[in-house]
Amino acid sequence: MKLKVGLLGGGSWGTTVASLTAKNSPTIIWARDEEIVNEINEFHTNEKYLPHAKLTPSLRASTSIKETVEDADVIVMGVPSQSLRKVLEEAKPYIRPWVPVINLAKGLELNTKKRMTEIIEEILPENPAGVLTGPNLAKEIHFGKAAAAVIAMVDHNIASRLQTVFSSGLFRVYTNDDVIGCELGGALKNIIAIATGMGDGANAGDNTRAAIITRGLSELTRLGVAMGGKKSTFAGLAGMGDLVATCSSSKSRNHHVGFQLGRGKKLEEIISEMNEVAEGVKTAKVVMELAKEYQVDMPISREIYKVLYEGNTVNDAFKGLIKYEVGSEKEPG
Ligand SMILES: NC(=O)C1=CN([C@@H]2O[C@H](COP(=O)(O)OP(=O)(O)OC[C@H]3O[C@@H](n4cnc5c(N)ncnc54)[C@H](OP(=O)(O)O)[C@@H]3O)[C@@H](O)[C@H]2O)C=CC1
Ligand SMILES: O=C(CO)COP(=O)(O)O
Repeated sequence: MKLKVGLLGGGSWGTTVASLTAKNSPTIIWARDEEIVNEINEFHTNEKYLPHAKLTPSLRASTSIKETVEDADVIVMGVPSQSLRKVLEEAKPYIRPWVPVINLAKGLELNTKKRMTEIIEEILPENPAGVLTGPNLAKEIHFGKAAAAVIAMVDHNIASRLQTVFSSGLFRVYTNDDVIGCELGGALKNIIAIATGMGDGANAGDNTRAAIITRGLSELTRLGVAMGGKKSTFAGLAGMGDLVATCSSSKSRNHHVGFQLGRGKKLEEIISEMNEVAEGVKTAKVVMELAKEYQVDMPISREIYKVLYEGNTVNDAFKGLIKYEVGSEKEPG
């Protein structure tokens, strides 16, 4: 039997994933913008978020959350982190109790500091929650380039069943039972991508980028393990894999934000010129609070936070990191 998919969120990644699942399963995508919904239904395109991409013709779009989720056997959350709670609350009355809810967003909720699957479990305690994550730049996947992802769920049987819904051609989906580690890997790497982007924008060089990626992996692993993730997860697709892709790609929105900061642009100006989300900007705030709570040292994330929110310059961030005492590679810092 083919599982029916209801995906909430019509941006670049939501549309890409819906177009992939539509190859395997009947899929409806919800977007709040009627023009986008009509364009997907009539022309099988979403030019605002995926220019020049042809979507799977069987993909249907709707402006009705009810229509999208009421018959779905799998719900996929494709809206940015700060909107997930509101959209899921709206969908809640129509979602059947046993239906798995899979998060695509890579961020943490401001104020509550919660991961997205924690919010799903809070709103829908009876529904199994999971995350699809990994090195998955939408702008490559929608053109059919090979990529690997991870579906993380506590229940391996459900994850295996969903593997077949999301896997498609060159999009290879592995399973993992470490939901905390996979979800944190995706959220925390965005801050490090802002850091490498900043270095690239300021012409810091390839060695600097490699150092930031490697030491960045070390600090996000420290926090991730303190919060309950498995160390091995951060060496996998959801950790190192996503970190490398995002930190070294001009297609990444987080890298773009950093790059423009490195070129001397102001954050407000950069954000106002983008029509897509860069989750790392808000996640940096949450991560500073978590680092304090779990007493974990995160020097790169801290320097990025100071540039984003305390008026520090890119040069200040560079000096801050250089001043940091060098210890053993196995120790924090
Ligand atoms: N793009 C990528 O390569 C990848 C992205 N992700 C993650 O997926 C998540 C979504 O990203 P992505 O699709 O790229 O984001 P985009 O910025 O491309 O699109 C955001 C989408 O969410 C909608 N949206 C925003 N706020 C609300 C709201 N309050 N209520 C309803 N809809 C809302 C937007 O609608 P509208 O057009 O009406 O504003 C738009 O459809 C992010 O957390 C991102 O980190 C994960 C892997 C890859
Ligand atoms: O998470 C992503 C790739 O895996 C997308 O990164 P950006 O949000 O920085 O574009």
